[in-house]
Amino acid sequence: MIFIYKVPQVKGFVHKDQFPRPNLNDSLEGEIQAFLTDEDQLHTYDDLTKVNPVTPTTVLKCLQARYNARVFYTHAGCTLVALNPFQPIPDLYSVDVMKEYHCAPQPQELKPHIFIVAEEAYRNVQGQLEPVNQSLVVSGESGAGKTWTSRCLMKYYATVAASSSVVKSQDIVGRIERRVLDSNPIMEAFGNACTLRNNNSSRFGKYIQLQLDRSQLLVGASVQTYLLEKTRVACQPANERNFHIYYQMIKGATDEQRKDWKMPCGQHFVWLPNAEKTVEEDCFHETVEAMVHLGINAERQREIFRILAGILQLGNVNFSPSTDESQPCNLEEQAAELFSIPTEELQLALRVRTLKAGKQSVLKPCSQTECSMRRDCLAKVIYAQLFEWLVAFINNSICADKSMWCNFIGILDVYGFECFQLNNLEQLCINYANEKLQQHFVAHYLRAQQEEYVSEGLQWSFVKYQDNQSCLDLIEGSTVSVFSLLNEESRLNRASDCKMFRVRLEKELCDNVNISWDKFSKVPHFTVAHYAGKVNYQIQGMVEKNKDPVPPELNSLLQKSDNSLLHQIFTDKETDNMTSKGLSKVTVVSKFKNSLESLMKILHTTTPHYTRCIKPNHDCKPLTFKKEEVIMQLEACGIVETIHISAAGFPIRIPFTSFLQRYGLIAKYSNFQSESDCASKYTLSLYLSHCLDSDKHNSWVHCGRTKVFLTQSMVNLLEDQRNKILSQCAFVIQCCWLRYQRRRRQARRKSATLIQAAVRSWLVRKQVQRWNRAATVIQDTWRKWKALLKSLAEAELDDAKDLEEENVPELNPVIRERGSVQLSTLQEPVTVRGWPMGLALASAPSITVSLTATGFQKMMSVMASLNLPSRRGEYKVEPNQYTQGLASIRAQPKGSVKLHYQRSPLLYADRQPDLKSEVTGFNEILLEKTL
Ligand SMILES: Nc1ncnc2c1ncn2[C@@H]1O[C@H](COP(=O)(O)OP(=O)(O)OP(=O)(O)O)[C@@H](O)[C@H]1O
Repeated sequence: MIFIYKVPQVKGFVHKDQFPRPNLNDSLEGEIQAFLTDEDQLHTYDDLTKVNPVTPTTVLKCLQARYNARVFYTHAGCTLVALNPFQPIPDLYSVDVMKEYHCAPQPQELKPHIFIVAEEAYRNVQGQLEPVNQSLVVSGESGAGKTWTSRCLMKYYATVAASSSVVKSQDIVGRIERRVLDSNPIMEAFGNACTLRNNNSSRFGKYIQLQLDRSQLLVGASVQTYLLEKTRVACQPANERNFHIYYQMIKGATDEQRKDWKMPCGQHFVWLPNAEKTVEEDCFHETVEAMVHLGINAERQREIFRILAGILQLGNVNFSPSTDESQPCNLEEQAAELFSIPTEELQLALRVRTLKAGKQSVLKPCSQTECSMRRDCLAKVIYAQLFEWLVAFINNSICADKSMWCNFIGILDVYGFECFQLNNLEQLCINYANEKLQQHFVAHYLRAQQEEYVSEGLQWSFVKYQDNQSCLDLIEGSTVSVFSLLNEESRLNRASDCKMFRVRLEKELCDNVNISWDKFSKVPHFTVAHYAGKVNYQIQGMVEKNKDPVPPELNSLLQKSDNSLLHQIFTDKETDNMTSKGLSKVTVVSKFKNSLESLMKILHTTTPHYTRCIKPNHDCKPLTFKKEEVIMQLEACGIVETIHISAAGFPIRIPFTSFLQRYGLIAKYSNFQSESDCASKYTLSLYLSHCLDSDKHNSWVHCGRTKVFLTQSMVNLLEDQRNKILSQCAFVIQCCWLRYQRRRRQARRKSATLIQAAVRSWLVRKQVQRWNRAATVIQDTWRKWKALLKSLAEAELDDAKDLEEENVPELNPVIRERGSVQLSTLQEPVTVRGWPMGLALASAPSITVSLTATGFQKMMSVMASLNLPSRRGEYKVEPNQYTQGLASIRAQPKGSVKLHYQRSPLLYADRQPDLKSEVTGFNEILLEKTL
């Protein structure tokens, strides 16, 4: 169903359906031409919402100009567009760049980058605003860069949220980030393959949950995988390869290993096509190293590789047409030996079917084709189970105990939309998953946003978008759908007839507009109109694939294996899910649907962040931008609609009360401080009119019935003002505290002097004076001193007006205006300690210091006065009272150093004569030394 809404009146926006590229209407064409004339400027559009008019052509041109200028990331409102450069870009993902984005007060102001998405999600967790858990959805077609992007995100968190810096537990947790990252090469070796579209194509989907503790440090992770393309192990499409691990084995193994695996040099393996092609991922050593790090010991590794080698040997086994002639060949013996199962039993299991008739079993020889199918089935089931075992092992190794983590950031890397010449069940499942994700995107950003505008009474012209619910109903609907009919067919106790199945589909689903048939086609098929385009699905073989049967003889044979791993994975396997005919009670599509539904449940409870990876050319050529190919991808993911809604809408919506809680302190009038006042639209509007400088910002903010709607620019502006004030408040508090401490010291000194004087006078006059007199003097002095301390303590902090006496004239207006109220706006409890340097900070583990050669010498003296070790390069600083909360230190010109804190530092003016401190941002201090 398509929701037809009023198309917005915003200048220049045209929906893709109304704007077929070849037929531009004249006036719009004029505007587009005018926009495109300024060619030199096109690459400067770092957010496509700034493009005007927003049309596929203008968006495409901007992306092209940026790509040519070697800029690969561009915001598209709430989505990040990532163009694949197809070549490594130096320093684009270095640790320094990660730190730059992590430490930036406003990362959104830096150049668009995947690290902005990563940091935004991380700060959302730190901010604990509901929903606290985050999901980073990375989508795009095969070879667009999803896996690369996911890897970048994982590395980012392994760097900025590294818990290994917690000194006391360094030994244990130091390995966590390493282990999480080490899961990548193993899963890629076993789950990725070289395809026509991508040399390192993931043949499975994955959702990685990075687990964060209370301090937002990475303490573990878990991986959920989806739909491994196990058919590849026994059947590789033309010009493609098997899974990487096999090529790694034959290229990287030692002679001794080859002997053990019965893989002599030069042996040809039918299931290893294109072995001469070498790809970057053919690195056996790296996979083994990662296995070691994750705790897979040498014996286990040997078992794994022998199983894999056994599968390869199976691939070379051929069957003769007549079963009588089929004798166990040498290859079968080798496979049996590698699987540690008796050769005769393997031979029998491959060639003879056991039919059950009541309590009796009848043995029936299989035809040549059936034998081959059984062989392939054995290979597939072993490989799939091995992969599942590996994923479970990885999870055991990296998953933290539930008590250790409280929030997570999930990274979803799923296969993109697929449409080949021949499509079958795999493509149907993959495209179904993409439909689900698109629906989530539409629901989250488009529909929810527009619905909320209506309920909040905002004036809004609606954008037309495609709702894909009817397509999803067609595929997965509970009553009659492709999946339900497929499942019914799969459960019938007979071989399926694809022609009959096609007739059934047509009869049952003829009312659905999303499905069609080419009546003249000889091959039985059906066509689904997906949101991204029409796809023909071949019916032949679909039902068998859905049944995914494993002959029971094969299962019981593998359970007898002396290879303890093989034995374990087939004994642990849920046999109750099997019928006596080896059919799984759970079909492929129902299993996939269930796992996808669990995933969607998780996604719905998290804050999503979308990254759309785009493949600029299908030949994977570095820095080559093919317009036709890019535009198809942009259209498939509805990027133009997304841009428009983001540009015209208010992506940030905050309830009145929360808004005032956060931004109330900016108001120039303190009568907006009470919550009852805040909760009315009238006071809010009044507040905003006081708060905003001029009409300039009026279009950035709107008051709804219960919420304030804001653009990102407005939020940036408000955050900026808030941070400035908080820094000032922190400064004020520190000034109060300093004064209190000084008075305390003075009082202590004074009382000490009094006591000393008293004692001295008592000593002088001891011959003549009485004990009781001396005692009275001392008691008196103590009393005075105590009273003084008490009065000082009472006057502490809340006596902000006293600060006018302090020599901080630039702060006086702030204090006068906000008075003590401001002190309570610091949400975190304030713990202040009177440290010599005056840095009282929220707790933080340690810091990493990056120093460049420039200004190094000059900075040394500053570092020395901070009591920090001074060495060139990058090093860790043990935590001390000065470094708590520090995120980074950067050398500045003129012998100064900028300290950047994870949270707002509370500081007071430095009293060291040659060291000047200045608050330059919410969590920044500039220290300058007079040299
Ligand atoms: N940001 C990048 N910088 C440099 N090269 C990149 C980048 N992103 C992707 N690539 C290159 O493109 C190739 C394909 O990327 P990737 O494997 O991530 O695609 P994918 O979308 O995960 O594909 P599939 O769905 O087939 O798994 C990578 O092997 C890498 O060479």
